Amino acid sequence: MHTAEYLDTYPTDIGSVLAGGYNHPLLREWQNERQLTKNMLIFPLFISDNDDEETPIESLPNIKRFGINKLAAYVKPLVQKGLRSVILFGVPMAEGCKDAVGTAADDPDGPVIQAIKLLRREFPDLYIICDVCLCEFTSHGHCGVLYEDGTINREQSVRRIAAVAVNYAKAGAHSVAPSDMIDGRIRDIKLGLIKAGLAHKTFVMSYAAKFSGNLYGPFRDAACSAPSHGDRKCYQLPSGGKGLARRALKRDLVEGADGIIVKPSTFYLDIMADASQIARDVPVCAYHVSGEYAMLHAAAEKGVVDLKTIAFESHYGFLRAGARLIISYLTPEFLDWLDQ
Ligand SMILES: NCC(=O)CCC(=O)O
Ligand SMILES: [Zn+2]
Ligand SMILES: [Zn+2]
Repeated sequence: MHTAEYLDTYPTDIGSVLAGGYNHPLLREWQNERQLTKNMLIFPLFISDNDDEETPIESLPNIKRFGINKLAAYVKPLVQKGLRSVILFGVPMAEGCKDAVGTAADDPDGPVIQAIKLLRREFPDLYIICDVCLCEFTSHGHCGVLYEDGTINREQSVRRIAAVAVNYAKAGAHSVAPSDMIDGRIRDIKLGLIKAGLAHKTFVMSYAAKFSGNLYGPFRDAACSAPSHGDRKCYQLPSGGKGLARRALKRDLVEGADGIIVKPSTFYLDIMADASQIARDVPVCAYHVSGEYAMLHAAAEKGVVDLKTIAFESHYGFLRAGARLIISYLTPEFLDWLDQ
């Protein structure tokens, strides 16, 4: 058949056959607007003040809590496989070390400061992010300093949170990531870093859109940080709060955030897409949180999904939605999978 006759038979359907665009494995990779790569993965590490600890966390499969003496041996093979960045969470376990203002958070002998120094020394190329929050370190388990009636004292909270962030940066953290969601902390942290002469070498990664919900349970087991009373609904966003998320993103950018985290991830892809527009000049990071990770594992154990396939599918969702970085408990697996 001549070309012209062919066109006569199918005058309008020339664009109807798409399969030629992805019938080969290489073509399927070409279809990714953004490729999942090792350099975009950030791995959470739980560091306890029990120096010799290495404890599996029951609700977080394959994830352990480490004491400072066990950390390097665990991290070394990951770095050898291409791990580029970690985010640290301190877990104070010692009796009586928690108080109303979270003094243990930036104790020079505490787990976070010790871990920053050790990781900087042992792995000079590893990029160290510190989650900054008080909830793991306060006796009441809330993310800030409280008034007597149990509500958040904003001024005192952000002052304390900024002091902790500056102390992490002084100890050598490359980046601080405040996860408290209390108004105004990005501004105070930036000012604190400027005063300390550290602003030019510290990346402020704001958990700008952090939603309150049911997906943080395993993390609270890992970090022993469940609030002793009440919940976090007065500072974390309500799950329907799309407008609030957009306002929080804009606010944190104005206050000087260098990067933005959307958390959780799977159920908040619209927020991630919004963030990649509103915060288009800074990297947007998806946090695939503990509950999401645990659900994938549970489904894989039941044979409902294949872990590797669902892991790629979920993380490609974040990239499609506009994320450039992903905090993921699946990082060790990805370091292997991305080599295959
Ligand atoms: N700032 C970290 C959390 O609050 C929870 C993360 C998780 O559930 O993995
Ligand atoms: Zn917190
Ligand atoms: Zn937190």
